[in-house]
Amino acid sequence: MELRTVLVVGTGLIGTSAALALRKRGVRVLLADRDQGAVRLARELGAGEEWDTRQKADLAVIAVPPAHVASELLELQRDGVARFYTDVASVKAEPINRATQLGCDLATYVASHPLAGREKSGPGAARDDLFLGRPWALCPTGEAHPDAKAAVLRLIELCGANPVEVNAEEHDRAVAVVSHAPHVTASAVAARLADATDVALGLAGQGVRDVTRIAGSDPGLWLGILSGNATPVAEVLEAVAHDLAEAATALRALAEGDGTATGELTQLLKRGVAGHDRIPGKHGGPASAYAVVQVVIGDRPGQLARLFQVCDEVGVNVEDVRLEHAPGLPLGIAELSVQPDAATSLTDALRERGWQVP
Ligand SMILES: NC(=O)c1ccc[n+]([C@@H]2O[C@H](COP(=O)([O-])OP(=O)(O)OC[C@H]3O[C@@H](n4cnc5c(N)ncnc54)[C@H](O)[C@@H]3O)[C@@H](O)[C@H]2O)c1
Ligand SMILES: O=C(O)C(=O)C[C@]1(C(=O)O)C=C[C@@H](O)C=C1
Repeated sequence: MELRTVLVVGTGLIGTSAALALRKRGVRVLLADRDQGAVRLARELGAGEEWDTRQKADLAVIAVPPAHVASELLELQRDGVARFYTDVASVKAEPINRATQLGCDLATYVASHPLAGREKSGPGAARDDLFLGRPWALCPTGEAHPDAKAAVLRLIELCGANPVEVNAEEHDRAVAVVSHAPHVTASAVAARLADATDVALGLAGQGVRDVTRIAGSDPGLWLGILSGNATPVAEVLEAVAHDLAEAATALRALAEGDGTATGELTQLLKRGVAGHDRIPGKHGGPASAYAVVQVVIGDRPGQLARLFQVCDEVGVNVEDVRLEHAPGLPLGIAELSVQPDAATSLTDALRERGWQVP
């Protein structure tokens, strides 16, 4: 299925990211948003051209908040603007049910959801590589025409993502576990920081940043996502709350001298390790245990570029990189994740060139 022209409705983070990825692959992209400023910025970023409502597209990608998907779909289908339609909302059953109630044409519509995003909204946060190697769910109903599914599969391919076909209800239960409940949990942890002391915040390291990054997301968008998947998310949160309550009870018992309480705590920590180890690695493959090479870097321009140059010279692929800043010091630590068999040669090469590798 060739996609020559794609209409993106909703030029925020996800719509503009998809548009940028499509432009890179030579697809003509038409941009629409109820906020003209968002269309202008997306256009200036090279995501496509402003949609003239007389223009037709092969596929329309509806990238608006979940509650607006079905009404947008109805309007676009009424005007016959595209041959096929998809959306990218983070919940799937509710928009499909609403589209059915409104009498949308389900033959030309296949709902979808890229499992990639950021804690920032709007076209300014968009990235053309946002979806690379990420899962992208598609949920065709029994009424969907095979060509509609082929069009959405082509969109996913052009964005560099991996298609995962799943029915809408199963999708919603799954993302409650891997996305929506983790989000609320991150918010609850981050909420503790709102009135934490300056001393506590000054001691913040990478752990709290990892656990709370997504808590910085737009509350309005997330209210819509969570209320669109309320029951599955509530079920997961009840289980998390149960574990947390048991951990607190065990700690109270420990504080009062009951050493046997360590057993329950250890069990929870071990279950956490087991769950963490099941998360697939990059590009959807099995979880991969990279070796981490820590390098001390000065807070000066060009340091990272020099570091990567050494990696290049010795032919080591950097799978991931993370920067840890030392509070109040003009240096930090770069943590380079590499394949385990490359760690020693990289460490040696860095030391030979005068880098401090603790
Ligand atoms: N943020 C993420 O990490 C993420 C990841 C995957 C999927 N999604 C889903 O993608 C969709 C868009 O999220 P986002 O993060 O890009 O949000 P965003 O706030 O960055 O962009 C949404 C855009 O939709 C526009 N909009 C709202 N209602 C509209 C309407 N009726 N018609 C036309 N434009 C309208 C807004 O003006 C805004 O520009 C949501 O359904 C969300 O659930 C988000
Ligand atoms: O990484 C992020 O910042 C995200 O918001 C990503 C994330 C996720 O939970 O994985 C969040 C919601 C989307 O529906 C899809 C992806």
